[in-house]
Amino acid sequence: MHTSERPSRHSSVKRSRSLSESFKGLFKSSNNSTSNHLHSSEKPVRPPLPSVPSGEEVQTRRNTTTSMFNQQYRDDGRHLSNNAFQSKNPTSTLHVNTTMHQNGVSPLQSPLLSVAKPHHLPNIAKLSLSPSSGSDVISQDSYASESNDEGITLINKKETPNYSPSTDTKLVEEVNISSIDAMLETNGKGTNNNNNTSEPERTLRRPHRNSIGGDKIRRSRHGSLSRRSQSLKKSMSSNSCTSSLNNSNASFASSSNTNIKPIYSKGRKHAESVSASNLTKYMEMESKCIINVDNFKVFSNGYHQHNLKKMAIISNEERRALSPTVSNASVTIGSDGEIESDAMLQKQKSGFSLSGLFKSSHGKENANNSAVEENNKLENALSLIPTQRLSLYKRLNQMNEQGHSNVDGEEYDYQYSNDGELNNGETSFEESDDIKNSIPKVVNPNAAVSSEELKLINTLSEKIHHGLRGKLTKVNADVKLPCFLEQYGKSIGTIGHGAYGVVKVCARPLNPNIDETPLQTFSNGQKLFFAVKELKLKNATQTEKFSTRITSEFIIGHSLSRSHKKGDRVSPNILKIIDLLENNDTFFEVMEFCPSGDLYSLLTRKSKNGTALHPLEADCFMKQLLHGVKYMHDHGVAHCDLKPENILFHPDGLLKICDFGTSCVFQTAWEKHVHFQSGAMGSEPYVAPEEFISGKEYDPRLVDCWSCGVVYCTMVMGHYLWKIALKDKDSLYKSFVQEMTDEKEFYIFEELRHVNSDLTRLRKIVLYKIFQWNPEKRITVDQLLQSSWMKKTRCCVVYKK
Ligand SMILES: Nc1ncnc2c1ncn2[C@@H]1O[C@H](COP(=O)(O)OP(=O)(O)OP(=O)(O)O)[C@@H](O)[C@H]1O
Repeated sequence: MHTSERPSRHSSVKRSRSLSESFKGLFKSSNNSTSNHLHSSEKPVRPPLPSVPSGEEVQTRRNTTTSMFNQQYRDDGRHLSNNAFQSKNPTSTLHVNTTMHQNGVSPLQSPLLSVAKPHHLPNIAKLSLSPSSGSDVISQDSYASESNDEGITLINKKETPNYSPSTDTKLVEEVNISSIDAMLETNGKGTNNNNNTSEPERTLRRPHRNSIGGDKIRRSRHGSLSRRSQSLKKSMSSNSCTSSLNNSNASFASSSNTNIKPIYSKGRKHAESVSASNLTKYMEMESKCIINVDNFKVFSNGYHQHNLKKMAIISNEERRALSPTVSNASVTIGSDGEIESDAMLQKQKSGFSLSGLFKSSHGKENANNSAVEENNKLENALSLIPTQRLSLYKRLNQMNEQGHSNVDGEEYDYQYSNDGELNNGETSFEESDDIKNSIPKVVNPNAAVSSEELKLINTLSEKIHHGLRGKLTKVNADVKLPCFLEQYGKSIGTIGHGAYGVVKVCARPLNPNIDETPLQTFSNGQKLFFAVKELKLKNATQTEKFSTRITSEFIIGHSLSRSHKKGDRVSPNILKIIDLLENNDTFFEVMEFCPSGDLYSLLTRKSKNGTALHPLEADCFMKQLLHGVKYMHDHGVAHCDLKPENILFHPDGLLKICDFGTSCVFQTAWEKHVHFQSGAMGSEPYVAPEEFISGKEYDPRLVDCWSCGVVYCTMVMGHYLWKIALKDKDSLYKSFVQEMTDEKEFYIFEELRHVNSDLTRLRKIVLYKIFQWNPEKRITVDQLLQSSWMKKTRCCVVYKK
């Protein structure tokens, strides 16, 4: 009785604690009447959660930013009260349960559930990575130096010219790793990827939006190999291959052309021109590939290699690079999935055509013109983040010692004030006395939200409101700020559609003079790629909601992407949020680009082997996911919407958690206590059961842990565990609770097979600890990482302690 539902994209529910407006209200007087403070006696009562329609895919509305309430703090950082934020727009008002938790933990907000919009499916495929050693630092091109700065080592091979020459060489990890041969049980019970041949093949199809598909589910306790599992078994026994020692595409010497740090940064220092294959430690034996399924390979020495395909847009870009005639073309994925390029558009425009006489062609021309306008808007956008401009300016200055930088013939004239702030006539991050006096003492220096974010929130809110009112950021007319085009390049196409606009990919040539390593985003050795989310206000009545949404999403993501104090390591598993730019009423969030798309696309790819991942691949992803989530928790932020759609990949399998729009700040720098939440957040299949209990406060960290468990099961099963963790709404979940109560086991977990009995057992133990509907009994993310299962999990990223 599995759910045969193919995962469908879910947009999230709402938001927890709104950051921007709550801080704005707290520390800065707002012009906006929406920032009224309420005393606790005036706290509004949280409305009951709407009931979840049976059999319907209900999503939490992505109005996370609408749950705005102001908070007051005492000097000791203790949370005193949550004051409901009252928006001018009644539809954007969220009420907050403001009862103080007995032990000093106070709830923060209550979300609403609403039906989500369907998500666009990006065209995503899979690509390649490689295994290697433990402490030896090997990382992919863009991350070559992350191993130093972020405390990680990406075990990797092939891919770009920046990779190791001996890309297929398996390096010996420092941790005890037994041969994978020994791990595998080939007697027919070893690698069952948990599916059950006694069941009809569960072809994963995108379910009807509101169907649960439970009627097609049959239950069996006698697992046997699914088609994919059979394939895995076959591949283990016969489809072995040999990893080659030398990959001609990955010459070490070639990396010297790109000013990227050498791949191997530990051990002997060597000139960039020296081939690493000359080094003794990399003169490794050939390693036999014993599993090769869906571009995921496992080698006899225990290492594995992810081989995730890059999005077509990148492959296309690489092809265009070889063809100079269309090298500057930009592409767009049309409604039919076809990629349209700017070159094609221009050709249409320049050529004479009879069709131009007809209305339809006018329409097309208008569309082309508006696309050009859109691109102009993007390319001329200016950063709202002074430090971002400052950093580019500094780098440009290094190139031009006169203090005037010149890119594409344009001059910049910045001045620094004594404190190093950029002085160009704009509002700076100077704190007002009001703010200085109202900031309480920092008691939690690790928190992602601290005074820096507070200042940014205030500045951004102000600028966003200005922009939305049509007022351009005031700058000295003589000053030419570095614009989008110079920093992030041109749009080469569109990869997705979000609630407020499209997500584009932009690319510009890699410039060794100004691009510091570690690179913040993906590079193919010649170009740097950025993902740019356009945020455009669609409804003038929702200005406040829009502003808060941008601010919260950006602030949390940006804060998690940078180190807060010396020695602080940024997690490699958090998507880097780089910049926020503005052009009139449109905002552009610049992110690290993940060329292999999201986990959802990976799980719904077309594969003859089915949709589930190999357990060793899933384990690696799970470990990375947990490390990313732990990092967030360590910094006072819970994600609250973990799901395959919010997990992105680089070709080598490096996982990135993204979309902090529903994240909740459970602890700021000024707070000693963890704030609990109330109300469901996230997407139903991944939401923990306690979130549905009306009026109950829950620890947002533990719901993240539950979601990780569901994500893991989705990876190894290829379909949902259940549709919703509500007994009354979901028969699968009901049977889970029933079985656990009666028999202390759940047949799905009992049937899941790993590559050997040891891992099967260890993983099962952990799954039972995750899926505790009583959160007090649930394992924490920290403990999960310490479990024997995770300790035995071979991961592509080596995390330094
Ligand atoms: N940094 C990125 N790298 C690669 N792909 C991305 C990146 N960011 C988003 N995408 C892809 O773009 C699509 C849309 O992203 P977006 O974050 O807007 O989705 P969303 O969460 O549905 O939107 P919203 O946050 O507005 O609800 C997704 O399919 C996602 O896979």
